[in-house]
Amino acid sequence: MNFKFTKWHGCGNDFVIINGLEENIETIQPQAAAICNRNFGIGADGVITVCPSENADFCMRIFNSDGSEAEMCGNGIRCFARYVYEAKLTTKSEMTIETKAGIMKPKIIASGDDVLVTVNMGNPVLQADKVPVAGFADKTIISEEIIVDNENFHITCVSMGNPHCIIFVDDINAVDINKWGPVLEKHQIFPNKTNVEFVQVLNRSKLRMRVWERGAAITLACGTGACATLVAGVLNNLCDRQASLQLDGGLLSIEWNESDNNVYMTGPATKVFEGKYSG
Ligand SMILES: N[C@@H](CCC[C@H](N)C(=O)O)C(=O)O
Repeated sequence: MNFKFTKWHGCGNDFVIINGLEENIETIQPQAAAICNRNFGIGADGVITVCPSENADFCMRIFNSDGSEAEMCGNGIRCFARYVYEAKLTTKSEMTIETKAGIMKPKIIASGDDVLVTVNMGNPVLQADKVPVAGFADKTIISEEIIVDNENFHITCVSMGNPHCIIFVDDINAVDINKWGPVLEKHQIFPNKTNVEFVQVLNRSKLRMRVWERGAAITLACGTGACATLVAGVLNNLCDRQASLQLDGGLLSIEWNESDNNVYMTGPATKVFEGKYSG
């Protein structure tokens, strides 16, 4: 398989972006794991394709590094927006992008010398059966206790189009994410598996978050995870509706707007290099 690609990252969460308007990407999904492999491929947390859309300016597909397809990707969509704008696939700095989680609206903004992207990520989904979490019907899961391998966790579950399980902890550095991440990701109460965020509240407007991503293991950042975490923090009365999320790879600013119920994410999107893949 041969294609031209561009490599991007958002807070260290990195992606291979392929322009499906020019490249043949019909068989990309079976190749995604090989492309993302950090020793034998390009190396990335995910592969993103730019596709045409009948309902929006573009359609984005995102494949995790294990080859599974996700509904949405927060860091990825900021990179996508900046990519299509800088590659001159559009002249709009504010655009609509269709995803499997609905239509998202990124806006490219200048901030001093930096370029940031703000995305209207839509409404968070809180009903258990829609996140989905099994066994709780349409209840909202806020600090629900579950016991896994004799360890107690208080989970709050939020979908931002993709599922998230948020756990507030006293000391983020004391959490063995490699141990608990995969166990919780594949726990039987999550029929579609889940992303898992461990969060330490630094103050009401600053949270420290680390993530185990469904289909990608530990990554340096997760945009949908940061949005879900802010929502979970508000539901648990641990933070304000606007806060900074300190991730391993950078900072995201998240707001859950009270009047329209939408979550807004602002953060960087950085191009790293371009290349040609033959594999
Ligand atoms: N890193 C992404 C999320 C990518 C998809 C996720 N692993 C899933 O399977 O839901 C983000 O920035 O949101």
